[in-house]
This record gives sequence, structure tokens and C-alpha cells, in this order.
Amino acid sequence: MSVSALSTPRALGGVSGLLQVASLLGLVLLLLKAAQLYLRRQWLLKALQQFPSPPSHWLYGHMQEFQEETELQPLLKWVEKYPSACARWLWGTKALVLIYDPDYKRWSWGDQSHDSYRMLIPWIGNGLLVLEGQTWFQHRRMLTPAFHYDILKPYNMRTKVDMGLMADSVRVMLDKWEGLINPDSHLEVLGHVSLMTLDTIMKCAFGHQGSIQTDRWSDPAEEGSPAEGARAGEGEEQEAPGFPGHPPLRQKPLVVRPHLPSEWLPFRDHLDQMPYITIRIKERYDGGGDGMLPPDRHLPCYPSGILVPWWIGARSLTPPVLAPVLSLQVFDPSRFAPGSDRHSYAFLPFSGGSRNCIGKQFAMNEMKVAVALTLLRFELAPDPSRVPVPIPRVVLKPKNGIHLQLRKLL
Ligand code: HEM
Repeated sequence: MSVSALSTPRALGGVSGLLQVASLLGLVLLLLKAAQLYLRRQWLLKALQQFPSPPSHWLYGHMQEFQEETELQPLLKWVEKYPSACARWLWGTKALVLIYDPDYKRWSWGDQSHDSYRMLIPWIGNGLLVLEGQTWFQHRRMLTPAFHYDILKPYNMRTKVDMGLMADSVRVMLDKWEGLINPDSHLEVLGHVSLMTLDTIMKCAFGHQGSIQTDRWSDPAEEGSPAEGARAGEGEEQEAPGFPGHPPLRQKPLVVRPHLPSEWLPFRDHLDQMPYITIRIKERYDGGGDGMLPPDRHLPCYPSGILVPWWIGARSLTPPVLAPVLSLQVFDPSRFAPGSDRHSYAFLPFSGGSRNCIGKQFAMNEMKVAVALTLLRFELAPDPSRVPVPIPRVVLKPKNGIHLQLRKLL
């Protein structure tokens, strides 16, 4: 009898013993994980018990109610049914607290956790939006002066030197529209507008020369063209995920704009003379008091707490007795007219507190310039065959773009 024939059963016994130990260990780990998930869910259920929500499945939460196409509709129904806030279960141990009652102003904005923004780091870098604590504070303090009203002025108005960088970018976009339209055509404008805003920020913040709007590879009008397919294969830069028409954001900044020369300081402020455009922009952008939240509880006490600016608008701009059609769906700029009776926390497109949008004045200026220059050149009408379908993503966005009929004014 050979030695190997004798040792084989012993070796096999050793291997199966090891396998048994490994599967036992695996089972223990699995049980531990299950117990951990169970405890987390119990903790969540307790933490969220004050927030109403329709019944949810223990594993896939409210997922069945939200199909991508029609996601906004169930959300609006919830706003109608639960007037201040509610909980939306994503799956077993993940839930969102949605808050849309302006009376929750006592919540500390500043303490809002930015944990959920970590997934954005590979995309937009470790910038102000995702920073926290002392580092955020230092960076915010350093950047705030760059967004001061007086610093922003030269970007948007006629000065001795310049018509304004924002106006330049808008003009490039409008010139392109002129070349693209004909009397019967409609135009998808969202891609163009996104590219124009990117152009503006690259010029204003990084001193970028030229216009990315006229670079052939970034022209939204060419989307889907054979040329684009060929370019994609050539290893050139692709568009940034989620930003149609935008090239990837660069890791290293371009040349940072130095201090502006003093002759750029403005002597005329056109923007302050546009009250009607301002209230229309605010209306387009909009989309606690009942003891649900104890006064000493702050947002981070709740898992994944988010404040939904356009929801706050949807809820609080509605008359006290909720109308069947929520105010979000009715365009009524008079709500923002001076002297109108509006809750001071009802308009929060730029958030509030210390983590509010540092670029809000910049963005408002840019919108005013763009709207004013566009209306001087074109008459706009919605394309009835392609009504924009809003879908709630990081921000509320139209699903298939914004299609308009444009007519050039003589
Ligand atoms: C219409 C345009 C804009 C809207 C609606 C908007 C909205 C917001 C909101 C709601 C926040 C708070 C996010 C949060 O805390 O979860 C925010 C933060 C921020 N926004 Fe904007 N924003 C706009 C344009 C801009 C522009 C043009 C810039 C830069 C030039 C900018 C830079 C920032 C930065 C850096 C933060 C983070 C601030 C911090 O955490 O200290 N935003 N924005």
C-alpha cells in the first residue's frame, strides 16, 4: 500500500474540518450583521416615530411608490397629506426625513450634517460644500469676501471697460440660438443654459479666456451626432456625469482671477432696477411649529435629515387650507412682490444659516442678466408638444430638457 493512499483520507478530513469552521464563522458573522441591521432599524423606527409616512415594506421601504417617471406626483401627495414633514424609507435601514414647514426655523441650519455629500467628492472635489468643522469654517471665511456684492458688480454690468463677463457669456449663447432657430422649430435650451453658466463661472472665477460654448466638442446642439461618437472614442474629455454639456470639473483650478482693477468699479446698477424679473425668478425657483420636533433637537439627531427648499416653498406658499393644486404648480410671481404676505422662511432656494449658498448673489445676478438679455432678443413660448416633466434629483430638474419655441424680435 502506498503512503499517499494512506494520507489522502486524513488530508480530506482536515480540509472538511476547516470548511466546517469557516462556514460556522461565516454564519456567526452573518448573524452579527443581521443583528446590527435589526438594531439600527429599531433605532431608526424610534427616531422617526414622530414623522408620519405611509406604510412601508421592511426591506424596500417606499420604493414601489416612486417610479422615476412619476416620482414628483407621490411626493406632492405626501406634502398634501402630511403638512409639515414626513419620513421616506429608502430601504430597511435607510430613511430620509423630508421637512417643508417654514415654522421649523428653530432647527439649527449650521449643524446640518453633510455626510451624504461624501459621494460627491470624486465628482466635485473636496470643496466647500463637502467640508466640515474647522476646515470648512476657515475656507468659508477665506472665500466670503470674493462673493461680496461690490466684488461681483463688475461681472454683470456695463462698466467703462467691459459690458460684463456674464453678459458676454449670455450673448454667445443667444448668438448660437439665432443660428439654430427657424420659424417652425423649437429648441432644447437646458443644455445651452448649463453650458452658459459653466462658461460664466470659468470666466469670473478662473479668468478663463475664450468661450467653452463655442468649442465644437461642448456644443449641446451636436449631442448624438456622429462626430460626437467619434470623439468619445478618441479618448478626449467626456462630459461630467449629471451635468449635460459640461466637461468634467478639473482637479486643478485654472488661473485664479487676481484682484479686479479699480476702473471696473461700477457706476450704474442695472440689476437693482429689475424688480419684476427678480420676483419672477424667485417664483420659478420655489419650487416647525406643531411640536413634531422638540426645540432642543437638531438636524443631525435624525438620520439623513435633509431640508427640501422647493418643498418648503410648495407647502408654505399655499394658502392655509391646502388647495388641491399645490402652489408649486401655479406660476404666481405676485407672491414675491414687495409687501406680499409671505413667511420669511418660505423662500429658501439657497438654503439658510451658516451653510447657505455662498454663490447666491452671483447666481441671482447671472439669472437677471440672462433673462433680461434673452427677452430683449427673443419671444419665448413653451412647446405644447414637449411639456417639461420635473423630476426631483439633487435639485428639481426637467426630465427631458426644456423645449421652447423662439421667435427673434426685430
Ligand atoms: C441658482 C443657482 C444656485 C442655487 C439654487 C444654489 C443653491 C444652494 C444651496 C441650497 C446650498 C446649500 C446646500 C446644503 O447645505 O445642502 C448651496 C451651497 C453652496 N453653493 Fe450654491 N446655489 C446656486 C448657485 C451657486 C453658485 C453660482 C455658486 C458659486 C459661484 C455656488 C456655490 C455654493 C457653495 C460653495 C456652497 C456650499 C457652501 C457652504 O457649505 O459653506 N452656488 N447652494
